[in-house]
Amino acid sequence: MASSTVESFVAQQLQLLELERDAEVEERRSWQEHSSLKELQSRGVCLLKLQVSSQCTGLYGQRLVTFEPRKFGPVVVLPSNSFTSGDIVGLYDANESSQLATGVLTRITQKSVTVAFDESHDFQLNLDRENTYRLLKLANDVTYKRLKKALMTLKKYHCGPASSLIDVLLGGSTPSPTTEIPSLTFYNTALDPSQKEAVSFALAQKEVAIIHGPPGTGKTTTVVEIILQAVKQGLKVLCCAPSNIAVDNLVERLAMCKKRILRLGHPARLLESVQQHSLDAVLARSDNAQIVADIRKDIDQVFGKNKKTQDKREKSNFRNEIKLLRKELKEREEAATVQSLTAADVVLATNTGASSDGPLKLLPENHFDVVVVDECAQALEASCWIPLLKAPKCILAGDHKQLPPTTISHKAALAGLSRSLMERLAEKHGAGVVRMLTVQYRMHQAITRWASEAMYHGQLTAHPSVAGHLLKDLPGVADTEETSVPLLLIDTAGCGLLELDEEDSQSKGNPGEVRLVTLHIQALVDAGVHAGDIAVIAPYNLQVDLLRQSLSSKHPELEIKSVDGFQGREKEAVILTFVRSNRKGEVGFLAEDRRINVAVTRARRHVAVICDSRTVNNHTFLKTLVDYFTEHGEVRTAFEYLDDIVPENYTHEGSQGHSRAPKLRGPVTSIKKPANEQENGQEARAAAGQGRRKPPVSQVHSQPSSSASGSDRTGATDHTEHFRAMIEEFVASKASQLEFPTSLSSHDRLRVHQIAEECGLRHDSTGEGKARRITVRRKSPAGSGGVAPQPPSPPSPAQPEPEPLSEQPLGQPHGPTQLDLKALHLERLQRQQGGQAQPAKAQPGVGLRPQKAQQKKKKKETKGPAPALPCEEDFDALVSAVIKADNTCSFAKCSASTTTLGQFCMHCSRRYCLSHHLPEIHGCGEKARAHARQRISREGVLYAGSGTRDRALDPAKRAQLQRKLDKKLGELSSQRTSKRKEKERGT
Ligand SMILES: Nc1ncnc2c1ncn2[C@@H]1O[C@H](COP(=O)(O)OP(=O)(O)OP(=O)(O)O)[C@@H](O)[C@H]1O
Ligand SMILES: [Zn+2]
Ligand SMILES: [Zn+2]
Repeated sequence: MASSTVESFVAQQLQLLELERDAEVEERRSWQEHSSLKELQSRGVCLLKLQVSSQCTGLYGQRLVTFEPRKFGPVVVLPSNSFTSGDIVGLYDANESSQLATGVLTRITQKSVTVAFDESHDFQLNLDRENTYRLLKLANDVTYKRLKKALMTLKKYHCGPASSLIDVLLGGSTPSPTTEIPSLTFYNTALDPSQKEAVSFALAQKEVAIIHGPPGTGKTTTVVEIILQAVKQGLKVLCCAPSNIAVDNLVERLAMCKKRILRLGHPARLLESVQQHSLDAVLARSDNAQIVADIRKDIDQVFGKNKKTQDKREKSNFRNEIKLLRKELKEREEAATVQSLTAADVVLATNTGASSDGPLKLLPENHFDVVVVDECAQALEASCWIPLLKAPKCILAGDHKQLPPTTISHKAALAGLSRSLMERLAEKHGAGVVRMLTVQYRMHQAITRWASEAMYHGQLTAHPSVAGHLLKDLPGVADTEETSVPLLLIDTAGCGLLELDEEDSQSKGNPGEVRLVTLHIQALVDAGVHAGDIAVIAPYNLQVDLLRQSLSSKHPELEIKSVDGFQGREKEAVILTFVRSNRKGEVGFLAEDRRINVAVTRARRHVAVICDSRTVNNHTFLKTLVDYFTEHGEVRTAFEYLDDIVPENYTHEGSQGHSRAPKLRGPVTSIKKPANEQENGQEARAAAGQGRRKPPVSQVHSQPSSSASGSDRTGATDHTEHFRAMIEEFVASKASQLEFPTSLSSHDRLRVHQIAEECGLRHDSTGEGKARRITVRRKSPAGSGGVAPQPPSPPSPAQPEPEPLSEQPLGQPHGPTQLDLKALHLERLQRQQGGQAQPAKAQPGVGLRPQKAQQKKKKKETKGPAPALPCEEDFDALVSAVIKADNTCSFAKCSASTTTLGQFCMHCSRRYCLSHHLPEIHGCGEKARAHARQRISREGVLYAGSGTRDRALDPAKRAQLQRKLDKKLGELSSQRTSKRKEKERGT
């Protein structure tokens, strides 16, 4: 064995784990130092005001204590929390800060929480029924210790069953040639060829086989078949996965096949089909069960007696009695456990649950023939080594093109901690050990094709049963423009819908994109799509919070989550908001290709991407996505959705569209316009359009990425120059309006909107579906568009009034810092507030709004009222609109204000006063329970709870957000004049 390789591997892994652990401990510490107990409770990591309701003896003589909320009134339910079974918790006296004991949470319901304390605590731990306690979730050292122990065992490994496996996985040996196996009779006759090949390959391999299962390709189906075949051959299988949820998933599927299975550890699912296979349940059905139960009862009785007496000698006798009873209990339980383990064909546990300090230590070293690790690409490699050391062969399943294991330490991740065993081996041995599943049963072929080309070497195909499915094929869904396309791109390029920039926050938000998401969801819901079939995925928590604020009360069933929270899930329709829109072209977090892959591949029938193509095109991978959507999907500009956009100027980028030539343009601020343009109003604008016709930067339109498919490319021809010429001709003419034919593709329409905007013209898109057309008009003379809405039809006089020289029209490119939009916008607001004395003609941006708004209404009327949302820069308006919308308790008969004291329910996404915020009180009890059940306690990650950083908006967080926005507004108005300089320095 190449022991030096093993040694250096172990040394490196230990070092990375140490880093990770330090990062986690540090995170916990800073949380706990900076938060009050109440805040910790609202974060779900602390339970206050508990009392002891019962105590008894559990498996292996552990002391089980059940706590309930102190009964002050009718409220006897626990607040919503993130505790799950297996968590390490600290017990505290309500009035003291010192810890009484630590234990393991074994069970949590809506009304009670049960904790197992080690026997070492028995006698110090004198719990009083009258007393009040609290529980705090602690960093889970157990997992860390188990990982470390597995690595140490690996280092010292001599001649166990896994010797040659270790050589292949870590040393220099190449995998042995496959063994011949007779042709198989498949249990599941519906398997596709790639699945069948994977099953045969996995069985034939000697040491290692990797099943690479891209999204929706039936990976679990295949793994189940492999396990069944192995069992049929008489092999003993140990089956693991990094999370309890993933293990339970396999338990459920295998349970249907009537094999003898045994689930170790605490199932996260309370489903009967899972629970009945847990070790506890199996033991309870064993021959020993009655005797064991009697011994436990005896122990409890002796405890009771021990408590009543004060006599020292008597106490000592009771203790001895308990000791003896425990010994007997342990022996009987171990015997029963061995029996159950031996009888099982398949033993299932989380990776860390397969540790040798658990029940598996009772089995002989060479008991298992094969280890299966599912979701291997999401597990820390060290955690895989816990089960791997127990058998001569392993089968790893997963998809290393999706997100890697979650880590907290950035440094450790970069140094290799987030690189999974599966990824490492797939790269090292390639086709020699890997079989990929290539038929997927989830996504429309247009979605499949993108994923296939971007991530899976073009090998994925959509099964005919899903290849053409669209939203409109769902029962009750109407055939509309939105429900009949699998791919939709809503581009905000040039619309000035910038991300919020907050220096002190890593997280990003984009209120403009929130509005677009809202409108698109409304369109889908109006067409009959069930909100529960739609997911909104955002890469940033701040954006998730903003989205929940504006959407959740209207669509309680809509799921809004971060990408990471959605891995392994699917929805009929997925809306992605990429958030990033800035002049520096920074994409940050989005830059992880696998994150984008996961986000897009959650969708079955429809993906809508909302993004600023100009910003995200700076990233090669995102650009392939935008290009693909542009070529194969429906493209719209945000102008088609929003009426109050303060347009960003286009200068040359507009003509470049989705900047096919990357990195072509220089810094935006360097593009200056001739000074005279500012002084000539409409005509100058037209001239400006002309002048930009041949900008200094390249006009070359390389063809859209044709590598994509070659086939069915529609509307890909770029007619930009043709449209530009038409529009310029119109500007030069006396005509009042220019109509474009309905034959334009969505891509063409995008161009027309952009060019018209560039030339300072009105551009409205009317009609639905195939009848959609764009009409370009001159902007009505400033002033006439004032406050009273004006019918859109009568053409405006062909004589535009010159703009006042002192005002800088917003719809027009300007000056050195062409885009100091926030400052300009605030000035405009001030003018508006500054009295009616200054008529609307001073507000070109506003002047055009009512008309567009009215047109828009016509289109939207069937779709219900569009929410009156403030425009992007109005932070305060945004905040107050949000708050106004829900500042009273959502409980039926309650009118208490929730402005300052309220809590958001993550299940129904409404705000409640403090008396009604508990899910169980206002009717979300069932959902809260279901949620708690499904919570993934991801054991491959070092500490329980670190996999669930889903921050529902708690009052503290909300207040903080509001403060930030307020601060921003204050800054903006006080620094209006200096803002320009700041902007030059960068956003
Ligand atoms: N050979 C097949 N024929 C028809 N349907 C299949 C086949 N294989 C899998 N499916 C279907 O595809 C869906 C996904 O299957 P499965 O749960 O095994 O996928 P998975 O790859 O584990 O999922 P995920 O991508 O979430 O990991 C299921 O609805 C399953 O019934
Ligand atoms: Zn609720
Ligand atoms: Zn209330």
